Amino acid sequence: MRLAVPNKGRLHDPSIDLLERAGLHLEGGADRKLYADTVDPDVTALFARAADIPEYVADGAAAVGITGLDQVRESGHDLVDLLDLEFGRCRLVVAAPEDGDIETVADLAGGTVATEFPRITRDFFAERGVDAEVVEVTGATELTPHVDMADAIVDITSTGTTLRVNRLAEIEEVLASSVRLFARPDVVDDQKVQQLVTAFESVLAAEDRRYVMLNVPEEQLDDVRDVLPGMGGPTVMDVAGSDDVAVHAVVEERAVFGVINDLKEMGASDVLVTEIERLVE
Ligand SMILES: Nc1ncnc2c1ncn2[C@@H]1O[C@H](COP(=O)(O)OP(=O)(O)OP(=O)(O)O)[C@@H](O)[C@H]1O
Ligand SMILES: O=P(O)(O)OC[C@H]1O[C@H](OP(=O)(O)OP(=O)(O)O)[C@H](O)[C@@H]1O
Ligand SMILES: [Mg+2]
Repeated sequence: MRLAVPNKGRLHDPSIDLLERAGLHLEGGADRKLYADTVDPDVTALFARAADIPEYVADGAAAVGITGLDQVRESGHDLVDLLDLEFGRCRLVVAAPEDGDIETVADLAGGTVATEFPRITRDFFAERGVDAEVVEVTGATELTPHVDMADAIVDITSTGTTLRVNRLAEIEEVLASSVRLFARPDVVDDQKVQQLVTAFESVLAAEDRRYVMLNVPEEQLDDVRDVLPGMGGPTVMDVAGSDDVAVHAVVEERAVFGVINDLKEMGASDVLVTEIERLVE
């Protein structure tokens, strides 16, 4: 099975990092290559531009692909969104000069909108019943309202810095995007595709959890169980030659601070908190 992966740009490194953490190590690295084998003889990574990945998947060059939702929507291909990989978060927005007359989408009737996303933009204005001309550009979209090429733009924003620097104000959100694992509808139930989903899910599930280990007097165990509900409860083991027991549990990262304080009050000692690489639920 071929998995299409962004070959460069901002989505490349986090995608490779995810493959590595999922245990799908690339053989011989990912630099400047078209293909790379993985530790799974049935999975090959194919490197392509983020914008081309929907086409590669739809055409059958790859069964599944990693790219932004914005790219899939813009391609118009009917792909199945299997899993939100939780990076590349951004928003496509309509924006216009801060000090101009365009304050709502309706103000763009009869106007011009520049974008790298003509399909999404046309669909958006059509749905609103606003007749605006869409001009396709391939970069530096933010410049176009300042050189009378367009009245507004539809472009990606994340921190908002680029819009601000170019004195543009957001008018409305068109699409919230993040990077997803996409598949052609006919391969969704394939065992290998499902294994890939499980592997990526295990990385995401591990990211916001910690493994907590501690020793505590046995008579405190009921109280400890109350603060460590964990996944199916903590694991409890005897500690040789001691009245203490060892307790291991998986805890939500944002709860760790509070849990440790509670455990200390219950007489816990030797508390260890470690990251988890993968967690298959
Ligand atoms: N500022 C951003 N923050 C988060 N995600 C972004 C941002 N800009 C783009 N993305 C996501 O990354 C995808 C790829 O972006 P883009 O096509 O601009 O490639 P790039 O990585 O910037 O490389 P290049 O523009 O040099 O080809 C976008 O489709 C979008 O999903
Ligand atoms: O809200 P911000 O955090 O400023 O991010 C938004 C900018 O990020 C992307 O550009 P990128 O950095 O990928 O440069 P590019 O135009 O060369 O693709 C996008 O095209 C915006 O211009
Ligand atoms: Mg870019």
